[in-house]
Amino acid sequence: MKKVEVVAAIIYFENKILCVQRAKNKLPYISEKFEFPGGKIEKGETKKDALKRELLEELNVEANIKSLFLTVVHQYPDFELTMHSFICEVASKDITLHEHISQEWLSLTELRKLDWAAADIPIVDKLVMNG
Ligand SMILES: Nc1nc2c([nH]c(=O)n2[C@@H]2O[C@H](COP(=O)(O)OP(=O)(O)OP(=O)(O)O)[C@@H](O)[C@H]2O)c(=O)[nH]1
Repeated sequence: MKKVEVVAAIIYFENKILCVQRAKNKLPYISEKFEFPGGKIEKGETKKDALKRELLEELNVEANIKSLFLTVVHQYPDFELTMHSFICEVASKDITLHEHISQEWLSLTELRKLDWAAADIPIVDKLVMNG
């Protein structure tokens, strides 16, 4: 089974978290799902380097990456995903979506209302539980 390793950012501004929606995709289980911005780690990059690069590419934002929050291993029908999520902060809500089709800034109590990619559910659950 194909293995994919990604980094993802839980970006806080004040008490809100940035949630972004993927575009339509041939894989129905990720198509138009909400996720945390990020992407694949390239050769020679550290996880934090990869996340900084992805956030610039996807959102045109410089984030302060604070700490590893949770690593999730999720088996999708077509690949096994390992996703490392990091707590990050930004100085303003001023972002530009280059790949995603919508954004929401939500408080912890609102996070569960979105249709998340399945691999993100353990991250959302831990965020909500930690309060
Ligand atoms: N960045 C990110 N990817 C996630 C999350 N949840 C989740 O299942 N994924 C999956 O992780 C995989 C890799 O993410 P990606 O953003 O690099 O995927 P991509 O296919 O657009 O990248 P590519 O164009 O380089 O192939 C995708 O299949 C994506 O659906 C998440 O919260 N953030």
